Amino acid sequence: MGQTLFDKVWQEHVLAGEEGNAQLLYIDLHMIHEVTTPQGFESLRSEGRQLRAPEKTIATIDHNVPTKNIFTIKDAISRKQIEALQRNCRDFGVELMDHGSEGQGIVHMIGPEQGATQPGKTVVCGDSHTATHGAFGAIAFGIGSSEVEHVFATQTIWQRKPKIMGIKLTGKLQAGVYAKDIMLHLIHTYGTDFATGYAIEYYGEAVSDLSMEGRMTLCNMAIEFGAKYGLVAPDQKTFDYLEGKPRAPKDFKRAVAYWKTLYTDPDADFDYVLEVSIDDLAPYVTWGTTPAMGLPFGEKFPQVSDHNDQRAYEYMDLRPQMDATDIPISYIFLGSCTNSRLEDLIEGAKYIKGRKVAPHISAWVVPGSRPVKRAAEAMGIAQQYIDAGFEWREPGCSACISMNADRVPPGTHCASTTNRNFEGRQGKGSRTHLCSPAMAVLAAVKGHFYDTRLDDEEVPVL
Ligand SMILES: CC(C)[C@H](C(=O)O)[C@@H](O)C(=O)O
Ligand code: SF4
Repeated sequence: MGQTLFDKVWQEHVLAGEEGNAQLLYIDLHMIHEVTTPQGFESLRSEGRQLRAPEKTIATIDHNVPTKNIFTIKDAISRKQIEALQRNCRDFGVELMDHGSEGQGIVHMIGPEQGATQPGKTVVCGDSHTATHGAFGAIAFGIGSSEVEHVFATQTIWQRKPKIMGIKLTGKLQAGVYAKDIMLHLIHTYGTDFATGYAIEYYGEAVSDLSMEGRMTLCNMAIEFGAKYGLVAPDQKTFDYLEGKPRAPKDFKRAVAYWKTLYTDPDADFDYVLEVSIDDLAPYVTWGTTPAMGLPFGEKFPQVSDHNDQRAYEYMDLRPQMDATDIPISYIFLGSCTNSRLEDLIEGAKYIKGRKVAPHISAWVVPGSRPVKRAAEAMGIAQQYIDAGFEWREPGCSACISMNADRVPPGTHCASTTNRNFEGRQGKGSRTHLCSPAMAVLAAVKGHFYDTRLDDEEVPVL
């Protein structure tokens, strides 16, 4: 019988142990950031050990950094974590995309950008959204702080092989509908724990049609669907994306020949298959406090069906039978490892059409990395945002998570391109509405949520 993509990559990396139990896997790439590494480095130091493979480790500083006045870090813990990573990278010989450097960005942006994330690799990071790297046909997953230490010391990790779920996406996205909407639709329809215990392989014509950026969004939000891994088999788009990147293989042709073997064999079986047509998919906006509490644009918010709904409505200060256009948004956050790649910023900018951010709205664009920021500036995209009244920021996790100075004020409704919307996620009392970059930008210029499929307003002659 044939093998799945996941089986093939897994098999290549098993060093010990039997299937069914935990197995020891070799790790090809260890991405690290300042939040989940101080403990691991400290243990190594106290035991007088070195990193097993510093050249397979890449560091960045992302969660704690402000995205304005970036060197003024008021919070003592943030400062300590940043300084610790800087010192640790120096002491242990790890390449660091340092604070303020040209390579800096959110950890899940860096791997692909550097060409370090590659098909067939095992990639780990002390961060749940590591699944993002699976978009390249890698087995990529988040690990805990003690596992970070294990990888530091041994370049291996114990893992039990998950079950594999195939999610086949058929059809074509309408204009104004994006990979983000696919994930919000899946999570809304099947629930936040649907894929628990599985690795997801996304496939089908709709997946092939997506750019690498779109595929990364799918894999990123596999986490909010309950899975720990999301994968897409590599294809020509993957190879084209990686070619010429700083850490891409030197013998690129040979690498591609191997990468072309990384797909699920036609006679392989998934443990579960979900087939979804995206032909009629509408853009989504969440109204509540889990990513499943979302709706296709135009539908009314549901009746209260349990205590969780009740609590979500109270926290969000919304009511059943309202719709997305009724949400009194006053913040827009375009950022995060889900949706702040160049394509996201380009797509969002298309919805500005010479208009201005509504007067009651504060709108932020936080590029996921400095390379993205520079590229958007060179293309004139940044200027379009600035001219429209958006704040154009430096890269980082920013208001995706309230670990830095960037926060959504209490009680404020924020249209956010992130992946998590639980209570307080963007700051104490913040109210998050997950959506695509296009939806967020359109909301900024309209002053309220608006259907991204219908925005046919003429470009004003300036
Ligand atoms: C801080 C970090 C460990 C955390 C994660 O693991 O995901 C963060 O990135 C998040 O998105 O909540
Ligand atoms: S951008 Fe948000 S989801 Fe992504 S790593 Fe940072 S805090 Fe986590």
